[in-house]
Amino acid sequence: MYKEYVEDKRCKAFVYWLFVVRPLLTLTHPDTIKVVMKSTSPKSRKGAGIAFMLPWIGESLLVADGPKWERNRRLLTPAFHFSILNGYFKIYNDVTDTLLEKFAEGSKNGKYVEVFQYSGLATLDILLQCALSYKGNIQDVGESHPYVKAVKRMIELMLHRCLNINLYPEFLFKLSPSARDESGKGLTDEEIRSEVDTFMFAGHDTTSSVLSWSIYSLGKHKDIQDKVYEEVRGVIGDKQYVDCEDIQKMKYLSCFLKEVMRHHTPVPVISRMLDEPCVIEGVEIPKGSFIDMAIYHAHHHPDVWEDPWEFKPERFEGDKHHDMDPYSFTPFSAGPRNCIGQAFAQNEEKVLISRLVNRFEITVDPDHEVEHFIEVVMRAKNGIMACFKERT
Ligand code: HEM
Repeated sequence: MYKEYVEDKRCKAFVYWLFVVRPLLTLTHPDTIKVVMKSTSPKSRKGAGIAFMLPWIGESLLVADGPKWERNRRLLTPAFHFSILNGYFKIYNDVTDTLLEKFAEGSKNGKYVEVFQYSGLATLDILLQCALSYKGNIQDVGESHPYVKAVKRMIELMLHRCLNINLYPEFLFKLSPSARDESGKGLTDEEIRSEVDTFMFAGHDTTSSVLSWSIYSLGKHKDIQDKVYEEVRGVIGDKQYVDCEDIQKMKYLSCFLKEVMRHHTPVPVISRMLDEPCVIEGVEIPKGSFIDMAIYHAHHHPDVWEDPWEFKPERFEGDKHHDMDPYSFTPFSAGPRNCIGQAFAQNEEKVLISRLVNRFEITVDPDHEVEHFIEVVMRAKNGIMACFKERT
């Protein structure tokens, strides 16, 4: 669809018929995306997607609307204050220590390892320690860990249901005590459970996707890897720990990470249902319409990005992209429903990537074809095979 509607016809929006019965307006350009992203249009409860997530994550921030969403967003925002996030660097580094050992072990004798699997365990390990103070030895126990199995199974079941129309019919423990609404009430136990499950869902596969595509991009572009390495080396040298001051000095790494999130768009599409009519490109779209904001398409729209399919971190250097529409680049969405975990995620990624590149020279298997595969997050069709060689 990208080729026909975005690359050839340069559409900013097109209609797609879902299972032939339901029209779905797909927005593919910042001009159209921003109309809906700026609003608080609710998440659709009909059909696939949110409705199938509810049994797991409940009425949490990700899916709630209206006053319930406003209240929870207000109560949860302090949990993502930078002073709290700074306390997580030790966990990021500890988890990275284990991950580096896993990669070193897997790459013995120049073997390639499948990256998504390791990244997923590492990012889950981080979240479980940060959100629940739970040290489950996740990376060692691996896929057979009961929590890992449960999260994997929940996602599989949700996807299975989404794809089969027949089946249609201790951020919190650190929350400030002032996290109470006007009536003095904080989150109930049930609400806390929902929010924690949501962080696991929203913050695990997303960060693992970014880590995996970062490894791929480093391995694929040796010149870019060298540039990231030079910068990281200059900042941390032989230090085996990266803190928040270090990452602020890594400007090129920041551009690299942005380009990973543009090119490989970890959350490729987000959906809404209009609760009031709106005008998109001069056309009135009625209340009740289903809308998909195709962030992946907007990140590759040829009228927005020069050489959209080339991987060029330099496009984010200095103030080059500051003249662009802020809705051109929205890996974390934008507007009132933007990602509450974005600073957490970026700190985590920067620690993981800088330490990886400081220790290893990364290559990807030239004979293994890598192709984008859109699930809830961006995956690779047959995985990513990389080799991690100790730098001398
Ligand atoms: C690189 C990693 C991440 C990416 C790319 C990402 C992306 C996004 C996007 C695109 C949305 C909007 C979803 C929608 O409108 O339907 C979102 C919302 C959200 N994200 Fe993230 N996310 C990431 C990491 C995290 C982490 C680490 C957490 C929590 C620990 C988190 C928690 C949430 C929550 C709770 C929402 C709902 C916010 C609201 O509606 O008020 N995310 N994220």
